[in-house]
This record gives sequence, C-alpha cells and structure tokens, in this order.
Amino acid sequence: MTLSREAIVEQLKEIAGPQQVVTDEAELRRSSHDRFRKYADIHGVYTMPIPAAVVKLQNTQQVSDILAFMNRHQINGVPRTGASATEGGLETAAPNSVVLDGSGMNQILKIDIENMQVTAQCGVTLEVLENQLRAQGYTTGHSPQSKPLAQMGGLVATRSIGQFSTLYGAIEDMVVGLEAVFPNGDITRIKNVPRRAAGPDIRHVIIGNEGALCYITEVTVKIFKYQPENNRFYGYLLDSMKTGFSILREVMVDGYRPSIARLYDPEDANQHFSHFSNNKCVLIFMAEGSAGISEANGKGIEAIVAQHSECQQVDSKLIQTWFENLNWGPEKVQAERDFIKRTGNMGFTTEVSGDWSTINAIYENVLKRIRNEFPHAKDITMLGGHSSHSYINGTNMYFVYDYNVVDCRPEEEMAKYHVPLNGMIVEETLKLGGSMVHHHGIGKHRVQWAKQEHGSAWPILQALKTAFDPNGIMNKGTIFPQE
Ligand SMILES: Cc1cc2nc3c(=O)[nH]c(=O)nc-3n(C[C@H](O)[C@H](O)[C@H](O)COP(=O)(O)OP(=O)(O)OC[C@H]3O[C@@H](n4cnc5c(N)ncnc54)[C@H](O)[C@@H]3O)c2cc1C
Repeated sequence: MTLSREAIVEQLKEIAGPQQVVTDEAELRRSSHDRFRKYADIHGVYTMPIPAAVVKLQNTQQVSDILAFMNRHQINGVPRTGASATEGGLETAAPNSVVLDGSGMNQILKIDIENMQVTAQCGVTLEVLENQLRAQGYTTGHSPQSKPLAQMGGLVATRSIGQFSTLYGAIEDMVVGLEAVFPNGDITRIKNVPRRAAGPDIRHVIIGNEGALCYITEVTVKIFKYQPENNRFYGYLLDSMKTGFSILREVMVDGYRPSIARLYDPEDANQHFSHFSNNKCVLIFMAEGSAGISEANGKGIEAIVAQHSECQQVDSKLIQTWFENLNWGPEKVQAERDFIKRTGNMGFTTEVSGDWSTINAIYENVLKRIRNEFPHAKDITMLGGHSSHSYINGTNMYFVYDYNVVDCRPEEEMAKYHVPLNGMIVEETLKLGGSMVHHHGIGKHRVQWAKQEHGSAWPILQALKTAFDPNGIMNKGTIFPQE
C-alpha cells in the first residue's frame, strides 16, 4: 500500500529516531536537485518533486532497516553523501522520495600501513582522509577537483577520477573491498584481498551504481607513499590539439607514468593560464613518486616533447602555481553562485572519452556542431575543453561551455541551454564510438542515451537492476531510464 507523506515521516522517525529525520521545507527543497540545476537553485526555483524527508543515517544496520522499510512500501530513495553531484543523480524524481544522507557516517575505521589500505565509512570527506594520511606520509592518490566536498560513498558510487589518474588510476583501480546494503535490507561485505579469480569481479556491481542498485556504507582503498618533494612540473605551448593528442599518446605508449597529463585548447587555456597561454593550447605534465621514478618519467616526457618543434616550454613554476590551486571547496562554490547571480553568466561541463583514432574528431565535431547548430550560439561566451585523463588506448575530453542566460526564466534555463549543449556533445561522441560519460556518472540527464551507450551489453546492466532492485526504489531515473 502506498504510504502518505506523513506516514513515511512517522515511520522513518520510529526507525531512525526523530532527530535523524529532517522535514524542514527549505532543506527539503534544496535536497531535490544537484548542481545540474544550479541556475534555478541560485534563483530559489525548485521544480522537482519535493522529498518527504532527509534521513541522517548513523550506521549500517540502520541503513538496512530503512531500505527494507522503503522497499516494502515502494518509496523512492536517493542516496547522498558529499552532494557535489553534477548530473542530476541527486534529483528526487518521484513524489515523496526519501534522501538517504550518509554524511554523518564519517569515521575513518582503519589505516592499515602493513597492507597499504585504508577503510572509511561512506561519509568521510576525501580531503579529511587525505590530510590524515599525508600527515603519516601516505596518500590515496585520489584527487578529484571536488576533494574538499566529495565523500567516499559518492566517490565510489560515481566511478570518480582524480587529477593524478595517469599514475594512480581512477577509483575503480583503488577500491579493494566494500560494504553495501541492498534494497531488501541485505548487508554485503566484499572482502579485502590483493586479487582473486573467483568469478566475475563483483566489486563492479557496486562501484559506479550511482545509488541505483545499493547503498555503499564502507569502502577500503589502497594507499601509496606520499613524496611531494620529488614532484616535477612541465608546461608547453603549442598550436594544435592534434599535436597535443599525439604527444599524450606517445607518452602513454612509451610507458611513462606522469601523475598529471593534460592538454587544454586555447579557449579553456585562457580560463586558467591567460597570463601566459597567448591563445595557444597548453600541455601539462607532472611526474611524481620515488626520486628515480619521478626523474625518469620527467626526462622521458621532455625527450618526447622535444621531438615536436611546435612545442614551446614555459617556466615550470607557472604549472606548479596552477597545481597548488586546483581544488574546489565550499568557498569557491559560493563565489561561483554569487558570480552567476550578479552576471547571469555561467558554465557547465560534459566529459566524454574516445580512443586515439577518434578523440580529435570528437573534439572538432562537437565544437563545429555547437557553433553551427546551437540556436543560441550568440549567448555562448566560452566553448572549449581539455583532456585530463589518458590511457594507453585513448583519452578523455572534458568539454567546458559558458553562456549568458538571456531572456529566460530560471526554470527554463536548462531546456534552452544546458540540455541541448550536453546532448550535442553526447551525440557527437556516440556517433564516433566513444563513451558519452567519462567520470561524472550518467545521472538523470544522460539517461536517454544509456541503452545506446551500452548497445548489446545493455541487458547485462538491466539484469542487475532487475535482480537487486526489483521494486525500482533506488534513485529512480538514474542510469536506468524510467519506462
Ligand atoms: C567543483 C567540482 C569539481 C568536481 N571535480 C570532479 C573530478 O575531478 N572528478 C570526478 O570524478 N568528479 C568530479 N566532480 C563530481 C563529483 O564531485 C563526483 O561525482 C563525486 O564522486 C561525488 O561525490 P559526493 O560524495 O559528493 O556524492 P553525491 O553528490 O552525494 O552523490 C553522487 C551520486 O552518487 C550516489 N551516492 C552518493 N552516496 C552514495 C552511497 N553511499 N551509496 C550509493 N550511492 C551513493 C548519489 O545518489 C548520486 O547519484 C566535481 C564536482 C564539483 C562540484
């Protein structure tokens, strides 16, 4: 039987305790969306169904009890930790949803130096964990720009990636084991072992599930030695993205492992390096690790770049300064909100990936299509992007677009600007066989292309939803289109 809003709140209070159940109207409105709708939010306009409650979770057993209750009554649940999502993953798509807030489950449970791994609850902010580790000479190697905001549960749930990924990998390369709760209340623990061949890797049912299959309560990730004294920085100016992609490929194919390998196009470079980029592309590397490894990586990269006469080296201090101001905490989020409110100008990003044969064409086709076909192209104030995560077989492209919001109400902004721009990037990428989403997750605004993204492999993903969330109570409309 469908429960009323009041009955849902009452029962949640019984299970979790009254203090843990938030029903403040303003808080509920803010909890109905994420940064995909930041323009409307800044103007105080909320168009998604307002959730019945936000529950402040305290422990795994409580998560299990609450999910079992919600499953019995088919109540939509939206898992949340750091709330830095950008793709609609936090939108409460169904009426009377319950936001499951794990940010209070914030204990670092074990730093295991002998086995080089750390176990943390889902609500541990990455920066807090990282600072504790660094104080002892270790690091997770994970450094998304949202490090001060994002928490372990969300980082794993979105398949996040950090700025040092070329050396340390993305979150899926770091997760050793986890604990999660499925909608029927079952608690599952995937044990921590260095590797095993005991069937398919079941960690991947949980990593990247975006709250659409289960609730992640605990995560164990690898740690590494932290040796910032050996960091080396390299920066170059060059004329074409094509040359830049070729250099990135050579670095990867020759087996070098810089922690940072980035290529900015001129417009994006102007956003970060206007004091020296001179309307050119900017190519950046950072080498780190033990002294010998860092030196070998640095020398190898310099030798590769030296073969391309188009590249002009810049002072490495310029790159180091950029490196020291990478991350986005609450103060930058607030400054961005103030700027948008004052100017009506704002930016979004869409990140995709492609192999080396197609990435330059994806880049060029996207820019051409937006300039030629987007009906409000005259409102765009910046259009470009960068590659920031490279692999032996290809790289990502992080498209960045800023525009003035002209002649439209806050609730119309998405349909006029963000959605069509995002759509053109996705479509051009899929046409050339790339992936429409490199690291932010599908959320709710790329879900219409989810089946196309996976093609004949889609039934594998669909079977997981059917098996683990047969009542469809986990984050409706995320990853899996609502039929
Ligand atoms: C300024 C800025 C910079 C960013 N930079 C990066 C970057 O460099 N790299 C990158 O990968 N991303 C980046 N992001 C995106 C975002 O930070 C990541 O997706 C991050 O992993 C989200 O973590 P969170 O704790 O904030 O999760 P939330 O925003 O709380 O949730 C994200 C998604 O995960 C689900 N979820 C959350 N917690 C759980 C849980 N315990 N169990 C199951 N599902 C859960 C939610 O339902 C939602 O779908 C950036 C975002 C911002 C705002």
